[in-house]
Amino acid sequence: MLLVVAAFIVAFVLLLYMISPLISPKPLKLNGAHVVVTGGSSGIGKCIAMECYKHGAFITLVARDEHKLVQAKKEVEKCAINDKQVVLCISVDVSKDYNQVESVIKQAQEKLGPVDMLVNCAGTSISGKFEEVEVDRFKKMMEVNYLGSVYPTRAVITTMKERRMGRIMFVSSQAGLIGLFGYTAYSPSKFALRGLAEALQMEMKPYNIYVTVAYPPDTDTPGFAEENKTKPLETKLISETAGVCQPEQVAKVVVKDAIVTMGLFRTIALFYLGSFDSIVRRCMIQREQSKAADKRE
Ligand SMILES: NC(=O)C1=CN([C@@H]2O[C@H](COP(=O)(O)OP(=O)(O)OC[C@H]3O[C@@H](n4cnc5c(N)ncnc54)[C@H](OP(=O)(O)O)[C@@H]3O)[C@@H](O)[C@H]2O)C=CC1
Ligand SMILES: CCCCCCCCCCCCCCCC(=O)[C@@H](N)CO
Repeated sequence: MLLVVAAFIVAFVLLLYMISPLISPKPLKLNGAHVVVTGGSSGIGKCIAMECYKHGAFITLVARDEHKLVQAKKEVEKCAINDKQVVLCISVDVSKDYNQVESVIKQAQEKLGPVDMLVNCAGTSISGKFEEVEVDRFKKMMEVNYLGSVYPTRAVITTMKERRMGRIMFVSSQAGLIGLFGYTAYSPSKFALRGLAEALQMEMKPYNIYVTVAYPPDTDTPGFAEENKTKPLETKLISETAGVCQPEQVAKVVVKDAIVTMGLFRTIALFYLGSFDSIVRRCMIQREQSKAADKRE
């Protein structure tokens, strides 16, 4: 009996997998696309920018430190595949003032055209025992990792909706899937991104905008080295069971997921969220019809 059920589940999953290309969106062509990468001056973000540049994209790097931005720009430029490509640097704190973020995104769009893909990678981590982490760090984590992803997304979404195309990417963490010793301040800010991404995806699907979330493991970056300075032994031992990745490797997977694959889990979600999506679509069509009718009157 159990075997029959198992076989049925396997067959179902295989079927979903086979038809997933039919119901996935068309892959995004990075050649000539404008990609904004927050946190693009270091670590994973810089590698994502380089990966996109290798596919012919135009890049806007967003971070605070101008010196690091200029250095990163040089590295990204080395990955060019044609002489038309441009790397633009913008220095701004993504977590402080929404109006400021909106205005720099506008500047970037004026220079390099509408944003085709936004990569929210700016972030920072802290590890430590709950009662030893300074209280204001809890707020800081939510500001940088969560609001620092909300603001750039808000700033690009209107144009994406108008153009009926776009990709939004959030960089969460394995610590955004499960809460681990030492991450009481960091994990919640990464869990929050998942809630944001899922709700946003349901709103954006009728506009042909796709949202992805990456959950990388420990990755060898300047940010990781910084975090290790205060990491409790327990956190170190737990993390070691999963190992450390290279940022280039993480960047490849993350970019591929955002532009091509919608993944098996996405396919399953497409089914079980299908009825919600059809409500959203119906409302959108109705709203547009009544808008058109108002105009005619
Ligand atoms: N490395 C790892 O082990 C893992 C990292 N991640 C996540 O990946 C992302 C990148 O991490 P990683 O590459 O290690 O980090 P790095 O510290 O190496 O790089 C962080 C980048 O974000 C920018 N940044 C930080 N705060 C702000 C801010 N307030 N406004 C604008 N830019 C900001 C930094 O530039 P500047 O300081 O000049 O502003 C820098 O470009 C983070 O969100 C992190 O949580 C997820 C899983 C594992
Ligand atoms: C389906 C559920 C999968 C869960 C796997 C659990 C593996 C345990 C090890 C986790 C290592 C900690 C990662 C944190 C990385 C991070 O975000 C910081 N390094 C940032 O600097």
